[in-house]
Amino acid sequence: MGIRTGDQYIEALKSRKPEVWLNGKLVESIFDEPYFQQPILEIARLYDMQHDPAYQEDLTVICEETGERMAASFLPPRSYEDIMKRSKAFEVVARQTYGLMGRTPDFLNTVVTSLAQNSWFLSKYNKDWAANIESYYRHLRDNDLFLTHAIVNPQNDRSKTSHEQSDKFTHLGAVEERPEGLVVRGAKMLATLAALTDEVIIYSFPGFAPGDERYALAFAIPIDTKGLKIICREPVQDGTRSTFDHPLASRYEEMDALLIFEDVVVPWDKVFLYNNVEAANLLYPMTGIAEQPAHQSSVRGYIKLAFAVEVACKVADSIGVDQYLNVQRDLGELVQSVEVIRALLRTAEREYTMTERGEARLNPDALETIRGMMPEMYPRAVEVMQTIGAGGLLMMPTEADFLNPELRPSIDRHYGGREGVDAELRMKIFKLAWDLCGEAFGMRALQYERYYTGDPIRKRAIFYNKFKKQHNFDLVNSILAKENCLKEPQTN
Ligand SMILES: Cc1cc2c(cc1C)N(C[C@H](O)[C@H](O)[C@H](O)COP(=O)(O)OP(=O)(O)OC[C@H]1O[C@@H](n3cnc4c(N)ncnc43)[C@H](O)[C@@H]1O)c1[nH]c(=O)[nH]c(=O)c1N2
Ligand SMILES: O=C(O)Cc1ccc(O)cc1
Repeated sequence: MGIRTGDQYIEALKSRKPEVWLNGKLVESIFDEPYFQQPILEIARLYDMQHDPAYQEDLTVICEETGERMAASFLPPRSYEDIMKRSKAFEVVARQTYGLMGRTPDFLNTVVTSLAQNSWFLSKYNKDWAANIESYYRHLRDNDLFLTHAIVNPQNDRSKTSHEQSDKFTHLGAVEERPEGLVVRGAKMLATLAALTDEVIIYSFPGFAPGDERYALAFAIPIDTKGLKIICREPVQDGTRSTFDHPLASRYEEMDALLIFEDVVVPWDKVFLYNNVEAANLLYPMTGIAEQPAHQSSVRGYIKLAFAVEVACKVADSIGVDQYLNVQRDLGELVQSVEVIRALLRTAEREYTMTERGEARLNPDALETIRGMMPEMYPRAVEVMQTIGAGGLLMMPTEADFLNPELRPSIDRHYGGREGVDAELRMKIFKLAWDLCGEAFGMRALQYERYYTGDPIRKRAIFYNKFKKQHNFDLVNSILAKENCLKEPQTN
């Protein structure tokens, strides 16, 4: 089939009935659920853009194997040109959602592409696993499917490994092998957009200990597979909030969910790894599964930070406070943070290396520095927005007030900004800012930047430990090796 249209995505959505729980109720029809409607349309628009002549060249490439168009995120990177082709596509997608939807289809396309491109690693353990991921990649690419993923165990008792939890199946693990497939039971988090996707892929961050064999798993299944329960978090919007009052929350809600597998049968040809702690722990370091998605998330994060910084600047300008030195200092800092991320991104792309098997892999240190800095830079942008907007963020009336002819003269008189900024523009800017820095939507967007790539504290510690192991401290060693040139003690 090649690239899908938005309608094809929606038709597929309508044809399924996954077990999705929202606000204590089983969702009857995903498409008709008001909470999901706008985000579905946002995703559909991304599929439509692949067919739009204005975007097609940026978003798609011709597949070498099929001769059909495919999303550029399925292109296995083998050169700098491939890297930049993908980078451009990630950016076009990110700009459509202002970087606020992190798990658009391109994200998991890169995960599956990197696994398939590095199937040699899986074949060291089991030839079937390698063949399975390769054919899954083709299935995903050729049907242009939308995936979610869940790679983290729920926070039950973090001081214990999976096999030490009080219930053997608190965490997702294998129950038994049957001729038709592997039976799995337990929970995994935090599947963003799960209800709106076609399929789910499961794998894990490293960290398995001996005894965790049953939890060392990787597989994919359709989202409506029998026994898969999807429990959504509390929504941040209800599908009826005005786009004037909540320009972002009303459009870009990415519903997160816990996945509970109740004796789900995974067909053997969809199992990519099983019962092997060593393979599960090496999956990240040995495949491009960290770098390829991190490329997408770095581009998207760059756009999101740039957007938040623009909003902060507009808030300051609209009320004339950016003439003050302290405000200029803070905004200057934010603009520089965007430049830092942009520079790191370009460094990661330019300083790619070729793996022995021909994958062009981005500089991992530059990528990891983005992943280390964003959890500080994005919350800082939000904080600056809060302090510059100050009390004004809390006094904005609603669209209903604005549209009421009795109130309108007062609104026009008292809600305007500096000269040239009328009440409507000022309200629009401040409502954008409030969605980012005050609303539950904005707090979720902030929490996403902190944690989407794992715990930033431990990730930074790992980064330092790797640095210490690999770095030879030439500079310091050279001065330590200089001859001792202490002056002789003076004698009288
Ligand atoms: C909005 C949003 C959206 C998503 C996701 C997160 C968020 C916030 N993620 C989940 C993400 O992968 C996950 O949140 C991070 O890996 C962090 O893990 P925990 O949240 O379990 O924190 P975790 O429980 O690991 O940490 C909690 C706190 O305890 C500390 N801590 C825990 N264990 C420790 C240890 N061993 N040593 C030292 N300190 C320790 C941490 O430093 C932290 O402060 C996700 N995932 C996914 O698979 N698919 C998805 O789509 C998404 N989407
Ligand atoms: O390690 C990365 O940054 C890539 C990645 C991040 C989060 C995730 O859920 C999957 C891959």
